[in-house]
Amino acid sequence: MAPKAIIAPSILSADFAQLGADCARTMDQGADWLHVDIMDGHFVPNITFGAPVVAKIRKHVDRPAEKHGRGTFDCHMMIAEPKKWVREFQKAGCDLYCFHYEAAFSSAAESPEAKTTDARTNPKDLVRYIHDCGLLAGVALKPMTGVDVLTELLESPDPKERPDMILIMTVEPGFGGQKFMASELPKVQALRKKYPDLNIEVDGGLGPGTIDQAADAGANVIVAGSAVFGAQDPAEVISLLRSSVEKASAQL
Ligand SMILES: O=C(CO)[C@@H](O)[C@H](O)COP(=O)(O)O
Repeated sequence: MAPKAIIAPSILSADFAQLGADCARTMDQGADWLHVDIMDGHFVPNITFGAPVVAKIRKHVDRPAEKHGRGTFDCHMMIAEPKKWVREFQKAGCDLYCFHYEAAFSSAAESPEAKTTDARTNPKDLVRYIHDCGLLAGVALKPMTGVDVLTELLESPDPKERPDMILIMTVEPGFGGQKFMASELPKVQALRKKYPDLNIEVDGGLGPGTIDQAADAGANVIVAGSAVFGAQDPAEVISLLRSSVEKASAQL
């Protein structure tokens, strides 16, 4: 049995002109977490928003930690310098700080500017730093990155170096509304087989037509943007996603 189902609508598909209200409504419609996509225009070819906006929208969600548990503000950091922003996001109310494995060693992190900001961080040190800041730590993988890079982290003898969640991208990060890449599911299967208790998140192209494949592979944290925010009845979609994960998890 995999860990509990967590449905995390991606607010990338919300109406940015009324983000607070959209976030509050999504939680009322049955979401467990809010998936907050942070894009810097360097690591991905798109820009969203930063910590000040997270601080503002958090005020619209009623007692997130008490009502929904740790992790509610699930910040997916699609940024070239993940270490630089941990404190800012912690102060803004982020609960789970999920950085891209690729970002720690990306070419952007090799820039002269990055060198001065301590951006060239070993992923293990970054997980430890995120934990030291009091946050849950997630590590995300783009489609081209294999899961073997995670072994050292997930099997570290030091719990502070072990991520609380792995995010397997099922699209190239950067935009909502893309086609689901089933080719990424063997990564989910391999992780679930090795780590039965691990929170495994999938993100990109998830909705009623693709959820069963992801759930059967062993994903338990489901990000869905356009499928939830574009639905006639978002509560029904959230409930359907949850049922699919619960059904698959009972059979694992
Ligand atoms: O991180 C990303 C895109 O980079 C995702 O969170 C998408 O925003 C998910 O959107 P849908 O594919 O569900 O519309």
